[in-house]
Amino acid sequence: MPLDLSLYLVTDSTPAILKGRDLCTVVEEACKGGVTIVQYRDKTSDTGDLIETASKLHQVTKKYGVPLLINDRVDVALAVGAEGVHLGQDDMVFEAAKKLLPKDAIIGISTSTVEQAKKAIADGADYLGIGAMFATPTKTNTKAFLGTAGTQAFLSEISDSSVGTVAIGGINHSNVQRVLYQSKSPAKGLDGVAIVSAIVGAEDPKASAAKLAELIKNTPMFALTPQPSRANEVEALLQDIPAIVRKMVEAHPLVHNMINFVVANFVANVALSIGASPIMAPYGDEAKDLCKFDGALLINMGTLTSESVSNYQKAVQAYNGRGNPVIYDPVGAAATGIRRNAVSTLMAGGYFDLIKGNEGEIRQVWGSNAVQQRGVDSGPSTLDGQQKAKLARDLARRERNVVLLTGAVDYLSDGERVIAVENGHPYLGQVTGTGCAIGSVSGCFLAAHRSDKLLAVLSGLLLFEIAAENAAAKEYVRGPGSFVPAFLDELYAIRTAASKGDDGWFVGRAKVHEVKL
Ligand SMILES: Nc1ncnc2c1ncn2[C@@H]1O[C@H](COP(=O)(O)OP(=O)(O)OP(=O)(O)O)[C@@H](O)[C@H]1O
Ligand SMILES: Cc1ncsc1CCO
Repeated sequence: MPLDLSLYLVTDSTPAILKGRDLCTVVEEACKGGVTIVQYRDKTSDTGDLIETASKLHQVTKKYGVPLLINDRVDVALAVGAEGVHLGQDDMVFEAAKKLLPKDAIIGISTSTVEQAKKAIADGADYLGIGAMFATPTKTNTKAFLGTAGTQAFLSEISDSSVGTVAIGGINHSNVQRVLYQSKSPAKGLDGVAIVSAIVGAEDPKASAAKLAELIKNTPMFALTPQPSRANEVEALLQDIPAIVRKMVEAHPLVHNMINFVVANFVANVALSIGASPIMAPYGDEAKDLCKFDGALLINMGTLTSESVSNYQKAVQAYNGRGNPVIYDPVGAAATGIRRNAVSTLMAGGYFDLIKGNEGEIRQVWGSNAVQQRGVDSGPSTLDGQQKAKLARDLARRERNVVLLTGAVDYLSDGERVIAVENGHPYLGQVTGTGCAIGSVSGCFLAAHRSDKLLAVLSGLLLFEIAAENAAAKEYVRGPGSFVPAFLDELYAIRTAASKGDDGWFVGRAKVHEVKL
């Protein structure tokens, strides 16, 4: 039988996690819930106790056809006839374990560097435990966290091997899907995730394991193999846009905005004008209720305070956990050290379906080659169109999401396709909050049209920018002040036309092309 590493349970007998319950009962519940492999890990018990518990555990796992591995102790594995062992870098060396164990025993190795991984592969390990992914209360001595970007780089270095791979460290319901799809390198992905507290420490280990198994099974994996570029690809995309706008208006999605106080009123009015239902809710604990409406969450860190990041994290966790779209607008990301730190913390702790920002902000999120922003403006642009398109494409590829880099020309990418949008009007750059409003509008479309995130965002962007063009063309609009009410009127006019099935607003208006990189 091929090794199924998808939901890999690592036990923990510490009282804070096990909470006085019997480990065998917890493991049995976890097996019922759908764990596919169990590692018995106990660093403190005496050999006699280890053998007694391992033997009981093996009775349980055998009942469910789940392999049992013993952490570190080859002797214990032999004593109870377990299916294999898991060895850390400081445990018995691979060759010695291989000699002692039966020929078909499973041997897994913990690795935190590519060098260790290559050695384990050369030795003949069945799978690698790769980590630590994130910080975790169960392992306090871990020095470095790979995160999903680090894991992706790690996997691409060993992509010529068929060795099994399991990520470990801080993985739970709220991040398991993004761990799986963000970590995937073009040629190799993770075969599973190792879970400790999210099952052993759960009130109901069976339900918790079942939920994790379901999330793993339903993880959308983006194909990263380059798609053959279809002729007229952009035309094909544009054809669907009026119908998607109509769908969004009919869905009347809730958009939960954690937004700066400068633009809150304008952004709420934009969302209302297009037919959505906005709520401005900066208190993170509210997200567990609000996410149940299956709308979208916008994190806009324009007026960051000392409490913002923890509020954002709670909300992102709630929306990620339910699989609802989250948009990140890292306003002023490169303006101060506090904001730069906030970017790192948020990017490490949650999944964003869309990251949108101006050039300075997107460069900061990308990491290298960042430039100092002066306030919330983009700062001096040093990138030409091709470079901006590449930045958007590379970030989307790294994060397995969609990136929108705004400016006089907007660049939108999902890591494969890159679309340049030339619609809009210079007045948009003269009114505060237009970029912020695009975050909210994108959320409405991502909530209503889930099968193609890039197309969802493109639909909202074109609605927004064509309305701006229509507003600026009114004879009574003389500048940014009179532009704003006219703009809201035009958003409303398009939404009204769209809901009646009138697509005239869109015919011949899109100034969009695909960027070839
Ligand atoms: N000169 C321009 N011509 C056409 N469209 C423009 C121009 N400047 C900005 N826009 C449009 O305005 C919108 C907002 O982009 P911008 O880059 O100004 O966002 P931002 O800096 O995040 O804004 P804010 O922080 O004020 O919300 C985008 O849709 C963009 O296409
Ligand atoms: C001007 C300004 N300052 C913080 S947020 C904001 C609105 C535009 O992003």
